[in-house]
Amino acid sequence: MTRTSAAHERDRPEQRAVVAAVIERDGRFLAARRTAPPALAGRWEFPGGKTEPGEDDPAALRRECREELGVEIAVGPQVGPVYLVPGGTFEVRTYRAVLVAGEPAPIESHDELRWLVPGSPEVRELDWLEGDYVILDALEGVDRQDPESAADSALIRPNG
Ligand SMILES: Nc1nc2c([nH]c(=O)n2[C@H]2C[C@H](O)[C@@H](COP(=O)(O)OP(=O)(O)OP(=O)(O)O)O2)c(=O)[nH]1
Repeated sequence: MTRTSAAHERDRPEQRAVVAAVIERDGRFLAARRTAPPALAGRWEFPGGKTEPGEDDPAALRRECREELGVEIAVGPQVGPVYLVPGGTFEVRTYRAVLVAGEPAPIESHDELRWLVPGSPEVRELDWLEGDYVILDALEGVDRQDPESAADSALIRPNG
């Protein structure tokens, strides 16, 4: 074990992996409003949850979306940074995904779903889980580490 990974293990002894899906369709992505636990109820997130032992990230996401939304998805590339949930217990990895069967419904864990246009005012009017804001930034092409990138993405316009 290298010194770096030893330090990593020591600093974050009980981290658990969480996966989240940005399900995209027709230029929109799916947002879901949580029903539990009470401290997080009413906050918006990307569908997903904790990975189970022996499950890779795509398999965990397919299972969560089947359970929570009643749909089958295909999982694409990772999007945005990996982040730690405040408290440090969970590490969240987010992936782009598309629907392959079914229409999402708030079957379990959520009481409302919305299809949102990245960058539209409605996105920022919702009360998201804290960590998800870096993913919203990534979907809008904004890198908060690099102030130049916001200006760069604003330049990429047809006729611009
Ligand atoms: N699903 C999901 N969880 C997120 C996101 N952002 C974020 O900070 N989290 C946090 C909330 C929770 O503390 C943790 C995931 O927990 P969860 O309650 O969704 O996991 P789960 O579905 O496996 O829950 P459970 O069956 O164990 O109750 O990660 C997100 O976009 N989606």
